[in-house]
Amino acid sequence: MSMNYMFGISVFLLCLVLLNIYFFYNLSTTKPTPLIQSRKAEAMQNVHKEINDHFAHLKKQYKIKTSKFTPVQQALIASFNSTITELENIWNTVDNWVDNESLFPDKNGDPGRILHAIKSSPIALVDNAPKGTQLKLLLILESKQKVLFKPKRYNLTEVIKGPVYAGFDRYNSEVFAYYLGMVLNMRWIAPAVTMRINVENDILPVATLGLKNTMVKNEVGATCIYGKCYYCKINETVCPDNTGVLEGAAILYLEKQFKVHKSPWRRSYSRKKMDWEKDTDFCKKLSHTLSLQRILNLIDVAIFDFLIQNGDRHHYEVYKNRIVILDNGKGLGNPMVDILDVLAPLYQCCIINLQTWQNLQLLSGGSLTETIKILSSFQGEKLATEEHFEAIERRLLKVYATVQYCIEKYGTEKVFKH
Ligand SMILES: Nc1ncnc2c1ncn2[C@@H]1O[C@H](COP(=O)(O)OP(=O)(O)OP(=O)(O)O)[C@@H](O)[C@H]1O
Ligand SMILES: [Mn+2]
Repeated sequence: MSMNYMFGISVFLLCLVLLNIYFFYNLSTTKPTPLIQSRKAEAMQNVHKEINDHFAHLKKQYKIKTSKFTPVQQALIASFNSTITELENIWNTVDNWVDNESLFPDKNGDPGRILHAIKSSPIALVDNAPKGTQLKLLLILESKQKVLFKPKRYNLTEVIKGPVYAGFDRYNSEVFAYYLGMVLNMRWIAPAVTMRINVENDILPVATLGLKNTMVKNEVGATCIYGKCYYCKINETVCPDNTGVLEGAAILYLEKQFKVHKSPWRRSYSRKKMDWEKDTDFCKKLSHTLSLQRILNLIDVAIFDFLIQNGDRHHYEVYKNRIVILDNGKGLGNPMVDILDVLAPLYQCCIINLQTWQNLQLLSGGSLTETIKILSSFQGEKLATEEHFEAIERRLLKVYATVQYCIEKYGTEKVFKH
């Protein structure tokens, strides 16, 4: 009798376990119904609406300058307003540079000297740089430094319509990004400067055969380049202007071993929605696979990208466990549009590095673009139209608004991280 009783209980327990497994499996694999999906889409829309409400009612402190920025601005000016005496010295400083806050020398006139040296060092060799999908050249300077050259494809006034990643790379966006990184104190970035090269005098005599093979003469006899890259086409050349000069961004090449990762917030480049666009718990789930430091780093980069509207950060490179802000050519496309979902890492995680937040607050009231204008003026650069500068200031206010949204939702304790 008691044996039968025990047997009965065992069977009952076994059934319970099996039923549990059945329900667990079914619940976790059931596809969300269209109703759930539409509620999620609605939730995402509401976030944008709430952020825009905060933007409309932003406190005055975010719209005026703060005197706390003055010493920071002066230090930046001193770093960029420098003249060079000896090229050799600055390259020695660059080659022997070790610092955990900045990838390249960033103080006491060195940034200005580096930019000047990139522009004025004689070029020893020019080749195609076949990495990536867009046309770019590799310059080897006589001082042995490598430089990537992304040529000008558009005039500054041209507005790029379409998706946030539309069009060719913008050389001015690359250069702008460098100054932006320096002003935001996100210094894990490569120096970039506008460079003008004479094709006949400075490229052709030192061009590799490979590069020469991707050159064609246009109808007025100028030597144009179509290059070697995934999207390079013989009918999509870059040509020098009527003085024989090819303008572009010269970006210092980092001879470092990077680890390359897919961005969790990358776009699908099709109508398909990525997980981050569908899942309201996306960030929470990410914290199982990425460290807090990496997520905070991705959020910093998202703020950076939002300001210039670079929606093309499909991959990211890591050096010494920090993201190197490389490939910034898809910014400054349309000054009339602010695609808010470039900020998704910030508003989905609702956390931000406290230091980043303090740096951002220093830049209120126009200081951000004013400083970029001053720093780039030392190289005689005009990097964007006034509409773009205004757009960047407007987007900075939207970043403030997003942080306000997060604070209102979760409280300062949860939002700011060290
Ligand atoms: N300054 C740099 N120093 C060293 N490596 C670099 C630098 N800039 C870019 N790279 C490397 O070259 C690759 C291609 O460069 P980049 O991403 O700028 O080109 P792209 O044509 O825009 O490529 P994609 O279409 O994939 O975005 C990068 O993924 C990176 O690994
Ligand atoms: Mn790119």
